[in-house]
Amino acid sequence: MPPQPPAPPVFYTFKSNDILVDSLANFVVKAQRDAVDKRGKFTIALSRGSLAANLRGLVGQENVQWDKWEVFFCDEAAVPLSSEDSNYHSNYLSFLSTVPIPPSQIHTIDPSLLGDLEELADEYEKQLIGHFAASNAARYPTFDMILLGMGPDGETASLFPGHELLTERDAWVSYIEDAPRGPKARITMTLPVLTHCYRAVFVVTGTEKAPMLHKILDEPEAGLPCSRVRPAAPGLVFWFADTEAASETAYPPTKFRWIDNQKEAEEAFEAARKRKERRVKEEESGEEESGPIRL
Ligand SMILES: O=C(O)[C@H](O)[C@@H](O)[C@H](O)[C@H](O)COP(=O)(O)O
Repeated sequence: MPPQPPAPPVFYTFKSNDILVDSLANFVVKAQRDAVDKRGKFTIALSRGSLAANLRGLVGQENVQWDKWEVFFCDEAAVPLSSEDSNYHSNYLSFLSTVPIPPSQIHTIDPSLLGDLEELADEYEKQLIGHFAASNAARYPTFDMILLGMGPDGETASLFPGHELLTERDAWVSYIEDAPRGPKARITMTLPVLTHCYRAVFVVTGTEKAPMLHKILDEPEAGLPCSRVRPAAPGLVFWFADTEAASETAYPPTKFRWIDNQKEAEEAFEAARKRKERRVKEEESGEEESGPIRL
């Protein structure tokens, strides 16, 4: 059978940051239940930046099987784990320190290798191989969920536009010495890993993200790193945005609900597209009024 093309991105928008945070928490917990039922554990990768704060809804959630979580990091700065530039550190402060995931299931870089970026990346890749080799016969690891942010130039993890790292096909983890923003020296999961998961989930909030979110979702042909995260079947990509971040985007938003497979993602996209088309027509013909009409 020829490989199926990736399903269209599922785009959820929320009226406020609090609603997004709660919905995201419900979504992660549902994905966790699903993964534990099917595979006995929940393997998740986290990103640096505002994401950690948007995971606050997970704290205090009931029925979470924290002992089944295996936590990795999409990218990491070559800095001590106590540095505020560290992905681990930012997620630890606002999320990981507040939930009972066994420390041995939180997989950080080896800080004794900070002096050698290549070794740092190789060692992290070995951790992934050690974790996935037994359960996964595929060429790349299959995370249950990869949580991502969108940077100002359309970068994600430490994959920056126009950088040669974007063409990496073999390594699972690679390194970058010249990141154009933030800490220069980092390691990062490569694009094949990000596009090989069950669920890639971007979380974007705030007005300053609006122009870039428009580019990523409405002009994917520009090939910016975030647009390239299109997991192959059975994988899916989801976008969680607040109304501010979504304000310049024409891509049709889907009503928030659980979407489990390619077919459901395609149907949701088609329904959203039609709903949006109808709305535009109504607005054009002036049928939609926002308040009482005096006759
Ligand atoms: O190391 C990094 O810089 C991140 O991995 C990066 O890809 C981040 O996720 C985005 O820049 C979004 O960051 P914000 O959500 O904080 O804007």
